[in-house]
Amino acid sequence: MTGAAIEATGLGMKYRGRDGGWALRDCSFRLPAGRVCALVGPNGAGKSTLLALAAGFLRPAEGTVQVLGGAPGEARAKMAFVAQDKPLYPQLTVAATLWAGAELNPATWDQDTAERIAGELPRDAGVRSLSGGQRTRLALALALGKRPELLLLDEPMADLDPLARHQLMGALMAEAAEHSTTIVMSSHILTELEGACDYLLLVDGGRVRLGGETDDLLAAHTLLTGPVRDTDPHTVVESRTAGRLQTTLVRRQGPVDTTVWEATEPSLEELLLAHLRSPEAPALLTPSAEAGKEVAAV
Ligand SMILES: Nc1ncnc2c1ncn2[C@@H]1O[C@H](COP(=O)(O)OP(=O)(O)OP(=O)(O)O)[C@@H](O)[C@H]1O
Repeated sequence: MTGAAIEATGLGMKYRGRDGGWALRDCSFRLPAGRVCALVGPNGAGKSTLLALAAGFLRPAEGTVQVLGGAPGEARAKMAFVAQDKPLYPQLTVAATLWAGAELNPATWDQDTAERIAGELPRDAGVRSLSGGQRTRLALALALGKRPELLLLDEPMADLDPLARHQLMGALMAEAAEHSTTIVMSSHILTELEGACDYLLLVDGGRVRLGGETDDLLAAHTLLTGPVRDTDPHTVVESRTAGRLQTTLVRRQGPVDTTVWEATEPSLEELLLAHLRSPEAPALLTPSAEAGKEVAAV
């Protein structure tokens, strides 16, 4: 059996002074350990809020979140969080920042990994003099040098050039493969996530809309193309009509009548866009993503 890296039950968060609106509401899901999870959703969906709750930087207004089997505060030594604004000490140099990482994490610190990720950053440069992308590199060096069991990354690649992005994604994936690190990575760049992430959480309007193994979520959906016609008994996520042709993304309920429909599996982008355009489509969590369930290891 595999344990949960994150398990949220009825998780809700309201910010003070936000007209009583919920940033996150009634959020229940389970992320099995060892997965590389893409956290996606539109601007303001609640992704950063969810990551900050899991990191223990925010306290939920309702519900609970468990991280590596305990409260987020208890798991701090075993996780690393790279927030969207990449907080670092501006008065330190690169070398002093890495030294601080080693001092603060004596039991787990991996200097070689930290040095490799820091790459060509001048070690005597002050953090305040670094560019956005260089700060990201240093923040990732700190996070990976800590050799965490759980790595929470909030839009980590947003300000990196394509080469650095490619290199650092490779380093992240190697880390995950070698040490079974659980990674949760929010991003708006689907191409960055496709192929790298084996698990998906789609958050929209403060709720989890899709959760589970990316392959299973894709396989549960079918794009039906054919005449303008009822697609019963399948559950419709989104239907679009162009002239006499109808394209409908459905969750299959039984076999598809291929004498009527051309049936294809959607791409990740098609799956996500259809759900974002159809907020009324019911949520779907695969069994491994349902809170309160233990599932067999894969
Ligand atoms: N410190 C704050 N004070 C008040 N409201 C906040 C605060 N931080 C976030 N919010 C609100 O909470 C909601 C969720 O925001 P959050 O930053 O979690 O979304 P997000 O999915 O990470 O968005 P993005 O993709 O734009 O980074 C938004 O409506 C946002 O305006």
